[in-house]
Amino acid sequence: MNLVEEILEKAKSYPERTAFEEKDKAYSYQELYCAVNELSKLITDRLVSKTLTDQETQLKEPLLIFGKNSFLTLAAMLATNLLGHPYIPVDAHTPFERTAMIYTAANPLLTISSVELEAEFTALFHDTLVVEDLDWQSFTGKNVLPPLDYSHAVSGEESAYLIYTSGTTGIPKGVEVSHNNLKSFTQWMNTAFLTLDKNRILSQALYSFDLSIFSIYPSLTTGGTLVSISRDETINFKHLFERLNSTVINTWVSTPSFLDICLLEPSFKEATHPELKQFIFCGEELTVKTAHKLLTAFPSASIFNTYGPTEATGAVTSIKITPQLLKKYERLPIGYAKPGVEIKIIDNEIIIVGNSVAKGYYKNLEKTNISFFNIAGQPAYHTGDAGYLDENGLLHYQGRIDFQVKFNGYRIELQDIESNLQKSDSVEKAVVLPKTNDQHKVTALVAFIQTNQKFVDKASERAFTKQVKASLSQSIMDYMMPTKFVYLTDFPLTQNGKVDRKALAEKV
Ligand SMILES: Nc1ncnc2c1ncn2[C@@H]1O[C@H](COP(=O)(O)OP(=O)(O)OP(=O)(O)O)[C@@H](O)[C@H]1O
Repeated sequence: MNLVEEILEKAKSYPERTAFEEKDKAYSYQELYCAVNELSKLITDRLVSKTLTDQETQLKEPLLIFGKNSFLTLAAMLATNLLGHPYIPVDAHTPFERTAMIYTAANPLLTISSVELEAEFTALFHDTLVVEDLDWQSFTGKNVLPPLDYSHAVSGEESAYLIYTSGTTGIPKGVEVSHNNLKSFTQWMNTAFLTLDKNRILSQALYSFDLSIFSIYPSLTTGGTLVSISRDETINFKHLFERLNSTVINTWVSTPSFLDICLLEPSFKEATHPELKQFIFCGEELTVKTAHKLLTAFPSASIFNTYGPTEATGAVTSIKITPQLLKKYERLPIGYAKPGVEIKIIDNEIIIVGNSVAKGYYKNLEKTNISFFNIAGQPAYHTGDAGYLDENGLLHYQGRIDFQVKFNGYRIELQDIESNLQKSDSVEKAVVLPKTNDQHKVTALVAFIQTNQKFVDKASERAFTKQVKASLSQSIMDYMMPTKFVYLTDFPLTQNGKVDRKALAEKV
């Protein structure tokens, strides 16, 4: 059965159960079914009114979905897949220039917007269906659900979605993920983690970030509830903590950096949230420090570190983080491969092989051929991450290959210095960045440190730096020692909730 059918047919088993819950409103599975039905009719009408070329009709070109993380955006994504088209989620907070780059690269058949559009966006999107005030509610009161035609829904190797990543050059690359990729990921999520009845899963990652699929598909295919926390809530700590304290969440999904913010709130602990049973992390390194704090606050919760790039559909490895593991490793392992995936290490690089590897970069054969390839007939992807497999087949992450620099002739792995800096009790978080001259030669290593230390004057800051350097010198080679230390009370985060290294680089 395809995923859309699996999700929407839930409305027949338990129409009243909540599918999507936001701050002041909840929507049932029946409402989701009806909204998808109404939206699919509107989209069909609009597509029929366009004179499509034969190729456009046959190829099931993508539709761009522009909106916030809302019920209507979610319904529009499902309606698009129901009609057999892949969707491209673009968050409504995305700057105009980036949206324009994505729009131009993808050239979607139609844009569906769940928010009112500003004039420049209206001008950019040639053809937009604005569904902001769709009156789908008038259709939900009926006892009998209207039949849905699943015969065109995306299935097999057809594309389910295209998610645009920033890419190293700054030009977005559209990762084209198939229905099979997504189905395999969803099945793994539904079996390899805690299976909780009426699971209430945190949905906080923007739909334009592939961490969001950890919440959406496992929740909706098992009759769970998506507990949606909006971006407006997450960027305001007061609102965020109020919301967390007034809602029940069973499964947590986020980047470690987002968790770090939540752990600042003393009430974020097991005694106040006994129903919070499992935490799933992906997207960036889960440090021993963060995991330790979390296990202290939630001693009985199950904590999973998962790893994977957008190009391999969410995540491909996972491991449960236990107190024993925290004692054993200075840098946490990233796990064992999911079924259907094999991890290989070639020249120190993590290579993902198997059924999670996406189809490639949409309309970008050149970039696809650089990163995607075949190993013995199986699709494979160059992650650009360094790592190794230990004797038990457990994968360990050693940082991004492009974060390696040459400094004074030595090859240095910046994330290695960071993880050693983070061992110190007074260092909350650390990012080490190179300073380069106009010849692109590294002239200094700058350590940005997030600390709670208060410096009354320059002398106290210097004394602290001396202390940090002394403890760092116990674990790194002399040539790796940062040449400059900068102290911050918090780190900037990207829209996806990861530490924003580019923003920090501007301070180098
Ligand atoms: N558990 C983890 N531990 C360490 N690093 C991780 C983990 N999970 C993901 N990562 C890092 O995140 C990368 C994948 O992130 P993602 O696909 O979101 O792209 P990105 O490169 O961070 O973002 P963008 O492409 O938008 O610049 C991985 O290649 C890896 O470097």
